[in-house]
Amino acid sequence: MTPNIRPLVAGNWKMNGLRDSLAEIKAICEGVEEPHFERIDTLICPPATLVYVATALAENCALHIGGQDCHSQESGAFTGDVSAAMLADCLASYCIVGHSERRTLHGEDDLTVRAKAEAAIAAGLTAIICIGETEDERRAGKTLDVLRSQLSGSVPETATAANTVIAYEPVWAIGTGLTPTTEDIAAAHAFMRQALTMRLADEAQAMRLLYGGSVKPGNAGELMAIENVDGALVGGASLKAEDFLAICEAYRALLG
Ligand SMILES: O=C[C@H](O)COP(=O)(O)O
Repeated sequence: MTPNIRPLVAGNWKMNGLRDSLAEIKAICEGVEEPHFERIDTLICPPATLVYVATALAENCALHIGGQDCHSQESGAFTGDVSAAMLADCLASYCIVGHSERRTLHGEDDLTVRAKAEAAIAAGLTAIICIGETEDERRAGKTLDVLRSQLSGSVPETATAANTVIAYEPVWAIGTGLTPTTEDIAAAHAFMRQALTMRLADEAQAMRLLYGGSVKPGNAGELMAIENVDGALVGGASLKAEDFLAICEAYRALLG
């Protein structure tokens, strides 16, 4: 964690969740209302089909709701896509862009991710820009080169600490139960802070840098304690309120 940066625990439901999953949103809302969570921001990004009803459910609680992706244009002939303006219209407050599953399965490059981040920011959302190396890149010792290149290509000039969050997600750690060593995460996050500072100066000092990839209730405390790790982007363990709240609790315990 970084002193004076408010942590964010974010859940990415990916393509999971039907209407009955709204019970989990309700339970998370009730959980995060506990006064001891007031020093942590919490967010769930459900599938687009649930965003509108989820924001209605979360209207009177501290839980934020976000999208998992957005198009770079505000509207138009883009069948199947959802714009940042539409997410904002549904009262979402965040949008993930550049998740490795979008980069890999939908061929999104840094330019596309940057355009999506710009669109999210322009719509008044906070963009969560995902970056991270593949297993091959890690083995080749290229992790920091990949992070440098993805940060430089994906983060727009308009990024500020208020409108942008960076999520470091090693691709090989996603959904595998594997995580980098604490030393490797610390090195990656220190590198990101430094690289962002060269471009964004003071804004980078206050920007939240999340770690994502096999975060669970059992390892959340250890991960959050790492310098420059200002929260988590959680996949599988965010689907159940009990697990998500246990991760929030691990983080809260560190804050005292
Ligand atoms: O966006 C979330 C990440 O892809 C992490 O997923 P995971 O927690 O299931 O490994």
